[in-house]
Amino acid sequence: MEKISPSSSFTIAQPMKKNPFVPKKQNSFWLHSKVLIWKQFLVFSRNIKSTLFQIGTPVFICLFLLSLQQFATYAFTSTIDRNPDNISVSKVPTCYGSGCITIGIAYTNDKRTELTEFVVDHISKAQNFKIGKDIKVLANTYTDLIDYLKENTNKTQTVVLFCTGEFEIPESYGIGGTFDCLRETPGYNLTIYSLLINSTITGLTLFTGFNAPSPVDYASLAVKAAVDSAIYEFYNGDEDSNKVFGVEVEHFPSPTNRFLQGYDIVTDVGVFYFFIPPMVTFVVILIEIVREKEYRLRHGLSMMGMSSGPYWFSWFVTGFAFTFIVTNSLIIASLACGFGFFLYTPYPIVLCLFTVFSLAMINLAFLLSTLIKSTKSAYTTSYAFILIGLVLQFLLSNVTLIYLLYADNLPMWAKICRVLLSLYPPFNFSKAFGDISSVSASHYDSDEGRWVRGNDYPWSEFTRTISVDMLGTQVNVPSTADSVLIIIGNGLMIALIAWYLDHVISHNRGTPDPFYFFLSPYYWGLKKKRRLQEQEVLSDAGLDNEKDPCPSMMSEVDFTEGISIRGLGKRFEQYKCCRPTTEIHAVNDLSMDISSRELLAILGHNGAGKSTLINILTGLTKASYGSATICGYDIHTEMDKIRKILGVCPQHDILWDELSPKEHLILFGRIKELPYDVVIKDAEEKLKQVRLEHVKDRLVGTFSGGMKRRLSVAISGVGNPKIIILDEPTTGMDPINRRNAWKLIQQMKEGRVVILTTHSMEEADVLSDRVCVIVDGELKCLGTALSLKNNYGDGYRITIITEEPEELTKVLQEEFPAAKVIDLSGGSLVISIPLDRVEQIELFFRTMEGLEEGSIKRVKDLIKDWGLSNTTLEEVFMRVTGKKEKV
Ligand SMILES: Nc1ncnc2c1ncn2[C@@H]1O[C@H](COP(=O)(O)OP(=O)(O)OP(=O)(O)O)[C@@H](O)[C@H]1O
Repeated sequence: MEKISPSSSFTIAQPMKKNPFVPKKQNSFWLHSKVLIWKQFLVFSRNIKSTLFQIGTPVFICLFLLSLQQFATYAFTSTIDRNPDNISVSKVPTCYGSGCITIGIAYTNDKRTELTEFVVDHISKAQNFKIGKDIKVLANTYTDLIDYLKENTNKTQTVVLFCTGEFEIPESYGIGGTFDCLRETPGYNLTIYSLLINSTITGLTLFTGFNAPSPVDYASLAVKAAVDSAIYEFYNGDEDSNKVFGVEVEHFPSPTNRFLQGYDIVTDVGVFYFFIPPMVTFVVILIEIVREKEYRLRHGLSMMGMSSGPYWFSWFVTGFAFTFIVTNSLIIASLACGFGFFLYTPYPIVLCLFTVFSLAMINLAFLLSTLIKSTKSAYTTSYAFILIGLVLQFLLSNVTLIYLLYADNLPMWAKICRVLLSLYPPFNFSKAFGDISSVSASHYDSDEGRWVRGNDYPWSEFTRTISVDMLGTQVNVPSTADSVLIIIGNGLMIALIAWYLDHVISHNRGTPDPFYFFLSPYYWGLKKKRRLQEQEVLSDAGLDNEKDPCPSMMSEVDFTEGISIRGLGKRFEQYKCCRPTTEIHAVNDLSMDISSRELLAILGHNGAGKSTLINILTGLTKASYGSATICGYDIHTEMDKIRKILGVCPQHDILWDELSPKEHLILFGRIKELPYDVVIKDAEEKLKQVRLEHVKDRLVGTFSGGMKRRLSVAISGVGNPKIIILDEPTTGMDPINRRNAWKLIQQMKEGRVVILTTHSMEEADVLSDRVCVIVDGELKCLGTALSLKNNYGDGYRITIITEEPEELTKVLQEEFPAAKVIDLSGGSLVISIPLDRVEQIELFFRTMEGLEEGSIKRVKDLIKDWGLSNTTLEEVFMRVTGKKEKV
């Protein structure tokens, strides 16, 4: 196979050392942060619906609250009720239950006998009650009355007790003590009686309106009116006059809805609704970070040299920007709606409260994103979080309930609850919101029993310890400023946990740190790691050159320029019910060297372990054992340095649908710390090389698979990395674009180490300096394509068309003893001639040209047509991978 020579129209910058565009020393943290913020700005500005939804949420909420407020104001508008309903209380309601007595009469003084008889008679006539059934004399002593009531429980609705003087009730009656009904005032001829009301069987009346007295009051009034009428007649009137006193009940003329007048929706439920805008930002940030993780976009950035610090910082800045916009949108909309909370509270205090709370929630989003792997789980988690958050928020809307938690005399469990709740930012937010709204917004004043207008919120109030009277006890509550500080503390604590989890959970950064990483002085840069020497790498892996079981796999490489792999392995454990069941040995004790200026093609069947090897070398997967160095840097400890000199085209495209190819190249170029003008020039050039210059400003989301692949190949060369790793770079490309990609790869390999995995034997043949074949994670062979063909191939092969294949086979075996029959089917015969017997090829040529005499001439007579070819790499591959028996 003829190798494609680099075309003069393609230019590529030299590797880092000789690169004229070597970046000036810059602060990578700020540079990376800036470019990531720029990237996030582009992504969000192109996800316009989601961004507008985020910014518009506060406006919707304010409009919703305003309509609720309008409705409440309309419903609770106060009017003076000048003519309240009056209820006539003349008819004594009859009691419930069979055999019950509506009015029972008792007296404790014989002098009263005459009066009581008159009363019974009068009421029975006036109320149309049957004597002995509805009205009855029950007793003439108090003790008899109690005996009667004890024996006839719930049988009498009202007892009218006429009595004079004071008398003892014996202890045996259970109630004991002195009963006094002597209240005759000297000078007045008063008749005193007591009404004993049994509310259990009191007959209910369907009263009209809210102004009606309670049924018990109603019954008392009616009985009193009836008894008084009778007494009046007894003393003054005529027994048969049937005159009665009528009673009517009526409220004072007063404002209606007095308790709801001045109601403020923001004070009442504001904390519930204003919780939503920061939560929308929380959800958007959480989902976007998890999406970058799931689609390996973060890994892509890391592989190209971005560290975690700028990554999180850029997200924090993005979150801050959203918070600022969303909070101001909320404030402006609330001011426009005339909500007292916002009108009378200084702007910096409102801004500070909402910003601090929103940032704490963004940190919570960071924390959750370190635990969640997929966007689907991120959606589920965030919805669950919002739902639970809203329920809690509903409970926390009542600031009095929060204040109650600060009382001194609470049981221990309640104090623990308060401490736990104060770790939850929305709790502190609700408290601070309640503190402010109970001053600046209209609020319910329990002393006055009505809603009072809010006042300007003074700055001094912000730092003042709040003291409230709760059921007669003074409760001291932390100041609003303290609550804001606690929210800041919550945010910092959450960020710290997120930072820790990000380091120790493997799916976050590829290679996880040990759980004690923060104790290492190397982590903080207090100690510098010593560069490994070659011999150390070898002995780390339990190998050295003398003991090397497969010396051909390790060539003489410059340790600081190429790649050395020693005894590298990766085992994956598969879990079922949290227990490891099977173990996959994806890479098995692999050792080899790749020198600089060499392109190594790695061949292997599906699942052979090629991608795993590449993932280990790029730091996405941690090796289970063994070691490797890239340009002298240890993959276990110096991945940060390796990534600065690494360009990767991963197996799955790591691209943002919302960015254009040009923006991708600028993004990665800036991550490689190239100056902006160089990045722009390089981007244009690379887009030409992969034939994407005509779509350089189109969004990648609209690209075909092959176009994305070409862009990925172009990205791998950004920043002139010393090492380029290409994992199946031409998959999905059409033949023309594949050849263009090959040209690009050939130029890339000038002066660098390139590792390429592929399933295309032609690609390996065309591009590689050396080829290695991996089978089930083990390195089976390594060498130039030609040497592998020589070692593993069948030599030259001759394909012959004949009409007498059996006869020809016999003759060939006699005349060419080195030839081996590979295939005999139909009229075609394929024989191979080993490389060490190449003189037999010459003999075959001469025979076919008629230059040989003797019995050998029979060969020419039996052959109709023939052709000669070399062993292909595919055959080598089939043989090495065990798919084809050696002939
Ligand atoms: N995260 C993982 N967990 C469990 N097993 C894995 C994991 N990643 C890879 N493997 C297993 O390791 C083996 C090697 O996989 P790898 O992706 O490296 O193969 P490959 O040679 O790249 O295959 P292909 O050519 O199909 O891409 C496979 O059996 C695969 O199932």
